[in-house]
Amino acid sequence: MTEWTILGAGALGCVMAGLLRQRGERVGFMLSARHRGHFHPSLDLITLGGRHELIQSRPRFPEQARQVECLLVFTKAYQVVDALKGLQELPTSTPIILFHNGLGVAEQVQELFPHNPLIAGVSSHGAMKEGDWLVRHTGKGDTWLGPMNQAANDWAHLVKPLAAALGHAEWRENIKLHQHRKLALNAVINPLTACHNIRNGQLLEPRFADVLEQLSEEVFQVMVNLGETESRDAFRRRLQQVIELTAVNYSSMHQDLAHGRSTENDYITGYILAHAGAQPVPVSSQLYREIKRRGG
Ligand SMILES: NC(=O)C1=CN([C@@H]2O[C@H](COP(=O)(O)OP(=O)(O)OC[C@H]3O[C@@H](n4cnc5c(N)ncnc54)[C@H](OP(=O)(O)O)[C@@H]3O)[C@@H](O)[C@H]2O)C=CC1
Ligand SMILES: CC(C)(CO)C(=O)C(=O)O
Repeated sequence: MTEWTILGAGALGCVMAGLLRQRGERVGFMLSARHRGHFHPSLDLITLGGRHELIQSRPRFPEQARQVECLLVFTKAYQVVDALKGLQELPTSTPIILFHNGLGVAEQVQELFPHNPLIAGVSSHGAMKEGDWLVRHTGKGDTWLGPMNQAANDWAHLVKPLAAALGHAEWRENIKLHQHRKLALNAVINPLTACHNIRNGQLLEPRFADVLEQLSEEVFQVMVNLGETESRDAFRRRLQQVIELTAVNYSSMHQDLAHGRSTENDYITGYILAHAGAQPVPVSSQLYREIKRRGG
């Protein structure tokens, strides 16, 4: 049985580790330097039903990279490259699966690890950190995996154990489509909620109707430029659905900005700006600058 090594023991990484362990999978964490020499408690996973489950996993540090069989990366987009730079001893046969929001990182990872199977993961599970090694699974979602290079094509079988643990996981040759669809949602919800300091559901208040309409159209047009075929109506329906489903949540960008952390702005709105071509994207540009101005 393959051991899953989780790089990024944050909210989503810990929930995924917990779900895998609950199905009897072997799981280890690749920890950052700040954990070195520290005793840490067992991971406490609060399930969707509110039960506390203690999860045992094996801690590892970068000098053990040679032993990693399959690497699941759950750091923020802006942390991925630095975190992976410490793992140069990773065997070239080890698949690397990237789960961050936003786009533009995989190309850099491909340069760092040109021979490793590189896989993109898109997941709509929800996770929240409630304390040190205490995480809550806040929403069950779908998970899609797909190849980012030729070597990854032999690894489609990974979705079987993932599906058993997560409730759903499917392999898609055209993973870009899922990445673009997730990015389009994030590029509307995240910067608007972060800049206006509101919960996702508040985007449906009449005062945000115009800006929501304009930003959705900008993002939709960039997706068209990128070759996506989803209709305007289908995109609007999907957006409305996610806003309603996550109405009481603060988006990840809102939370990052509110806590003075870096945000994934460069990989979400920045990606929209970088792929707008000649199409004007005034709302995205303004939100991008505003988030930068506030330190995100
Ligand atoms: N939370 C959610 O519900 C969802 C999140 N996502 C996406 O998943 C990604 C992760 O999100 P989330 O879990 O919320 O983020 P967190 O900030 O909670 O987790 C990221 C973790 O990465 C760790 N990390 C950073 N640098 C390194 C390093 N060099 N070596 C080892 N570990 C490192 C951090 O550990 P340390 O504290 O030790 O620095 C941190 O715990 C993001 O891209 C997010 O947008 C996608 C869907 C849902
Ligand atoms: C879908 C959404 C916007 C839910 O909040 C999200 O993925 C995020 O906050 O990053």
